[in-house]
Amino acid sequence: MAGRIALLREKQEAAHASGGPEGLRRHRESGRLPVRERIDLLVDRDTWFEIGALALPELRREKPIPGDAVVTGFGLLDGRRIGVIGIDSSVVAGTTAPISMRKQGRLIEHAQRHGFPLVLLCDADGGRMPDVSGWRFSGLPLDFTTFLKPPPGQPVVPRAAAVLGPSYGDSALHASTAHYVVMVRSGSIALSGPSVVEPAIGEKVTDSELGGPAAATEAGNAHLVVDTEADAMDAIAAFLSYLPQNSAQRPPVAPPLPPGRDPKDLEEIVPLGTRSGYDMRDVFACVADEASILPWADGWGSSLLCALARIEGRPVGLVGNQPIVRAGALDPAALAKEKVFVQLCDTFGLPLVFLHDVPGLMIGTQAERGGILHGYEALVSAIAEATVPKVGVVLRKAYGGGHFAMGGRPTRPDFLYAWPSAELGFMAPETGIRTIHRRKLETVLAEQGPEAHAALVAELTAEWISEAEPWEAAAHLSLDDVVEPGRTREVVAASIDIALGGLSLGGAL
Ligand SMILES: CC(=O)SCCNC(=O)CCNC(=O)[C@H](O)C(C)(C)COP(=O)(O)OP(=O)(O)OC[C@H]1O[C@@H](n2cnc3c(N)ncnc32)[C@H](O)[C@@H]1OP(=O)(O)O
Repeated sequence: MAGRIALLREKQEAAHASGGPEGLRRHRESGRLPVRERIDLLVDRDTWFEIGALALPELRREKPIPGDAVVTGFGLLDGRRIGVIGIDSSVVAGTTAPISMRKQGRLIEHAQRHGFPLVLLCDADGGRMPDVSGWRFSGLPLDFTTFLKPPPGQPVVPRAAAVLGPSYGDSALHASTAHYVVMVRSGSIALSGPSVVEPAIGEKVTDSELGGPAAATEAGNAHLVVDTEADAMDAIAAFLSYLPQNSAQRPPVAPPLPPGRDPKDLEEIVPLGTRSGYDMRDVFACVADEASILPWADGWGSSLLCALARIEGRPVGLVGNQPIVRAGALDPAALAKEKVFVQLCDTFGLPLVFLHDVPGLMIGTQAERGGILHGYEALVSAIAEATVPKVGVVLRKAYGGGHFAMGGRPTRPDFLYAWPSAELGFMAPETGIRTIHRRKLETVLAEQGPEAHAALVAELTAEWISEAEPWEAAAHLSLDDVVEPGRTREVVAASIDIALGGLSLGGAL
């Protein structure tokens, strides 16, 4: 037995050698940490439990490929179980071959079957050749039903990914299955890397141009960019802290905290004039518990902000228009982002809070070619189908399709409120009067001159705005109430509590 144990230890040591001294030196020199050091940064001390370490590729080479270039196992993160897949890019560029695919598939199956989050540490990768090419390709043990989605009847588990280097092929696909992707500033993520892109389509491009932070956040491939790998692990821990272990459980409730900013400040933050800008993040701070806001994909469709937050300790999803970006108009990217966020919150039981200040949907050729019609339909359906509590507050304006895209009445919100300053209607006043009074305005301009034209515009606008005020909407119960700005947080918190069936705050969920 002593001899067999010695042999096991020898094999274990080889398995932990990663790319060997030379591979690890090159890896560190590129500013990246070895995969097991990454895992140490992620999981609670002394909780790492690895499986599959002795895996080896089917197709052996002269140089060893320990673990088949991937590390898999389990740990605790802030005391809760997670599964981890860490690509070991110090070995053959972390490439994927049949055994490493099986290894990853086993981890995914464990996480799904036993119901805990999956964390993916992505770096380098792509299919290993010739292991996956030629006749071998058709026999790959790829199971897209486990790779992409839980099998029918099993709850969904949260997936979070960290992009820690140039991540292509399988690494990038892993990240694209994740509910949250954080990347380091030096990382990149794309379907194929520059060394494949140039020979294939003749485009000469750098890693950073192709999938660096600017490209990745604009496309929604990464939700947050951080400086260091340690920051990336902290961001993953923060993200998972809002979510239950799986979609069959309730989200964890934290001790209630006061808001980050006095809700009374809302009276000053949001200007009365509908054309003045302000930062919706200031509104979030007045509504959410202090230090509880985690921005989600600010760089994607940035005229809309999404964030995970807590209100009186309860995790929620905040959705707000951002008036300082294209006046908060919703373009195809903003609609696509909102849909994914709404589905994330709906999957994991987080109530949705919509803070409306929206001039409408983006119109014109660019928006049409960007698929705004499909995007709008998909979003409005996702909001209508969401079964978590939905609470909306119209702060300033909510026009037309923009209002519905923010959880307006037809999408069946549980509660819908407005501030006394709110305007609601089918179209913004300036656009509306120019549409329906076009001929009359042209005649007045031609026959009576610009002053008379301006006076008529002002008169028609005032008439339109008076119709758009919240009083009639409240009188017809299109709104549940008109509330003072300073009461927004308290009204939202009470509405969520009622919509959850009165489960007491911080109680046993
Ligand atoms: C659907 C899909 O999978 S599409 C994906 C297509 N794949 C890609 O786009 C990835 C293309 N590859 C790359 O861009 C780069 O190789 C990276 C970014 C992954 C890694 O770059 P680097 O860290 O500089 O590593 P480098 O390219 O030097 O490779 C390291 C070693 O792995 C080997 N290697 C790299 N890629 C592969 C591969 N696909 N198959 C087999 N071996 C490979 C290299 O030959 C090299 O071996 P050596 O040390 O014996 O010379």
